[in-house]
Amino acid sequence: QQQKQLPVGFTYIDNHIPHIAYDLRYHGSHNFVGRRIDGYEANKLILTEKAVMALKKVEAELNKEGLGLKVFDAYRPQRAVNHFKRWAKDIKDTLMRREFYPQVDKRDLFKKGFIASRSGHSRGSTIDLTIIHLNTKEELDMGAPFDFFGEESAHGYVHLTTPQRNNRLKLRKIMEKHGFRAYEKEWWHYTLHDEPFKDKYFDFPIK
Ligand SMILES: C[C@@H](N)C(=O)N[C@H](C)C(=O)O
Ligand SMILES: [Zn+2]
Repeated sequence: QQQKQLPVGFTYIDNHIPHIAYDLRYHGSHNFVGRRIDGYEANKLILTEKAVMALKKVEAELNKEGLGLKVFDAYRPQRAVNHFKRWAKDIKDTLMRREFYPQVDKRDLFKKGFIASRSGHSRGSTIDLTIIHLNTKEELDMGAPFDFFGEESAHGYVHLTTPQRNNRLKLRKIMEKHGFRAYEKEWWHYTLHDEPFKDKYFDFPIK
């Protein structure tokens, strides 16, 4: 078990949910910036213990139907958020625009609520995730990919197909059942309602 360098109250997700699927986008380059983000020094998922305990219940319930969770981001150090802020000011760098923010000026991504300058992720009880089929690892169709910054990603987007709407609702229903609240602008983003650090923004790197 990995534990020792983490602040009290934090843990590695896979210590408690060993087979959880993940693709930690900000550790690699498949993200809206196009390169590894500051503070993501290891391919590891960290959250508060309280959030992991709730997430474990979500995973167990999905597993009964042959489904599981796939995590894209969990704890995010403040230095990563600062990296996003610097990137957003560099208007010449539009490397990943076509895939992640084709209709939004990158200078507006914070203003429009797609990225936060004080993110719940840095409080340790916020997670970005989707649902997969356990046998194929295929993601359920949510109608827009993770970190697509546009109206298509909102829960209230009206042009979803019925399966896409049902898939988003399935994730929302099960996350809410276990104590998480949704974020209206991004179908993948959930915060533990009763989070232990409501006002504390951590900056320890992911190792
Ligand atoms: C950047 C995206 N994955 C996200 O998490 N957005 C919210 C608003 C945040 O930055 O907290
Ligand atoms: Zn998020």
